[in-house]
Amino acid sequence: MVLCLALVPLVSTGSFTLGRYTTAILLMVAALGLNLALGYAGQLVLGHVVIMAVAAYSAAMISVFAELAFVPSLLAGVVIGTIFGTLMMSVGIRVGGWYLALVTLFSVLVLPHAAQLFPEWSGGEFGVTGMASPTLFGYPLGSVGMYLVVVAGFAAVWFASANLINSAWGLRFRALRDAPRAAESVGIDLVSTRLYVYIVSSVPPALAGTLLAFSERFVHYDSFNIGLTLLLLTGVVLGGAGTKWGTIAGMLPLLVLSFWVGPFSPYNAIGLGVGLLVGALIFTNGLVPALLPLMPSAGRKDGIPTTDANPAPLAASMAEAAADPAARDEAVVELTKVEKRFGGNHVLKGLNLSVRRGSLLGVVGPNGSGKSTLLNTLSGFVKPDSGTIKLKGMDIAGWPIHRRAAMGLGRTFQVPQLIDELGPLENIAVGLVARERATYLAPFFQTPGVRKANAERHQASFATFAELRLPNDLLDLTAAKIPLGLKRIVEVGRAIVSRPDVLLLDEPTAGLDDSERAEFGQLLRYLQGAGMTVVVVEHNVPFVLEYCDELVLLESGEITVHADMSKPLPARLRSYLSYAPEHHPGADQASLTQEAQDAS
Ligand SMILES: Nc1ncnc2c1ncn2[C@@H]1O[C@H](COP(=O)(O)OP(=O)(O)OP(=O)(O)O)[C@@H](O)[C@H]1O
Repeated sequence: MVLCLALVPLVSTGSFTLGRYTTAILLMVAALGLNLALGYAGQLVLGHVVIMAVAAYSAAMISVFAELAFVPSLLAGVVIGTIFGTLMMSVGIRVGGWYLALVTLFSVLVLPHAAQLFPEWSGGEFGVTGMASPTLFGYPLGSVGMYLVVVAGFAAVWFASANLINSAWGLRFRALRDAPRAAESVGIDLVSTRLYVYIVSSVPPALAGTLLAFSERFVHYDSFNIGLTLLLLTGVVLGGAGTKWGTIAGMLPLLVLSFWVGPFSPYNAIGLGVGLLVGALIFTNGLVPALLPLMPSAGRKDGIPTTDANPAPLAASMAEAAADPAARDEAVVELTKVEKRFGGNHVLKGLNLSVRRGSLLGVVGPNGSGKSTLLNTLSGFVKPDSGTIKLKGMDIAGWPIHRRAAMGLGRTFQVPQLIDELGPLENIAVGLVARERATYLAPFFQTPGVRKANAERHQASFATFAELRLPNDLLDLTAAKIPLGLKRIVEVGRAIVSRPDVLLLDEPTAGLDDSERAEFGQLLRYLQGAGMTVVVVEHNVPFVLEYCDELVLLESGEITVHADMSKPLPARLRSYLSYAPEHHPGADQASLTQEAQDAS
């Protein structure tokens, strides 16, 4: 593609036509930046044209007033545009969704007024003119040279963003978009991830704006209006947001239309409307996701190892802990006088709980008794009002979620949170990226270090996949198509691939049939056998009776029973288990019921 673009001047030498090609390619560059933020990272930002404008104005003013040459003005424009874009979008660290969209859209509306505030610099309604002719190594570029520089810029952005998405950042971005809670629960710091998204997605529009300024030798706010915002947005969405080729596929018809009818024709707006309608009604996920399955090469990716690759490392890495009986008796988690109120609802009432290393602890209790709140308090999604929470002896009560995860706390969710468009291996790999040292520039170039990290991550994910006895057929599926029971196991894979000390599971067997539930129970035994401490909130009584070795009964925010399952169960627990509405008829039901009656 890049080669074809570079050869265009051989067939079309007119400076007017080349100028239009130049503009079209630069709009693609800006759209690639938008695709990074909106498509891959799910950040609803609409201010990319303002980044173009700020970069264009900065480069033009630096060229005119500081009389700097093309290259330093260009670099200054890109840096200023990137800083501006990062600051503008950083509101997304505090607010997301429509608020972020509105704030960034607001900047598009404000731009003309802002430009007119300083007419002596911005040229007011006349724009900036008089920039130096672009030169490179002392040679004037001319329209062909400028076109080739723009193609080189496009190639750089295209390859750098594709490389970035193929690195650990691609997993972080998509996790931020599709499963932010899960991302935090495996240790991904969402604030720094967002910040990085804002920086890297600002560079392409800043570069596009700066090159546009030099290609047209004129900068005016009218060029960066709401129409251009809609063009970029429609192009990204129509082609398939968050796909490699989507931006090209979506922008191309819109740009061709603009060439055909002319950039100022009202038919452009009609084209945008039709494009959005076609996208919404026919290609809901975009052109590329709709057409990709029709390609002959679609299917299993090359290089995925088969089941005989890599034996179980989980057991290996945890065997030491499992073999040390002294370590098994220590408290790995300790809650002391933990209180939590939601308004007037006193949910956790001075909770004290000690969880032995290597135990498989079940938490049961009526609906609304505070079980999920207990797990959320442990993993950091809920802040306790008071009390201490210790993990491996460290008080973590004030720690953010991702830091707790890094300390060895893993979890799954009642409703599995996976990245739907990725396969099970990539979803499991999300559990590893937070443990890797983040690199910020190397991913653009796919350095040997980045490739090695990718390969190691892939191998570790596959090892966990095989260890969990997940069927190989799953490798061909995206998470969206995986059945619920297996989704839960993939989620467990993501939680355990980084070898946490403690695994928290919230109603993991909800929606599973009996055989899936039995398999899940075996999996928990296996994890426990490998030295992991498992805390499972569960309603299914036969399940907890069969698999847990300790049971906690939580009633109205208080632990009323903490039982060792190898000893006779306290009457109160027996009574609860017998009459728990979720109790499925089982072999032990009769005796449980009898004993509960005896006890009462
Ligand atoms: N974020 C929240 N804001 C306000 N109230 C909340 C919040 N989370 C939980 N609660 C309330 O706290 C109480 C305990 O909820 P929790 O989900 O912990 O119970 P549970 O024992 O897990 O229930 P279930 O078995 O139905 O999942 C409920 O009354 C619930 O409405």
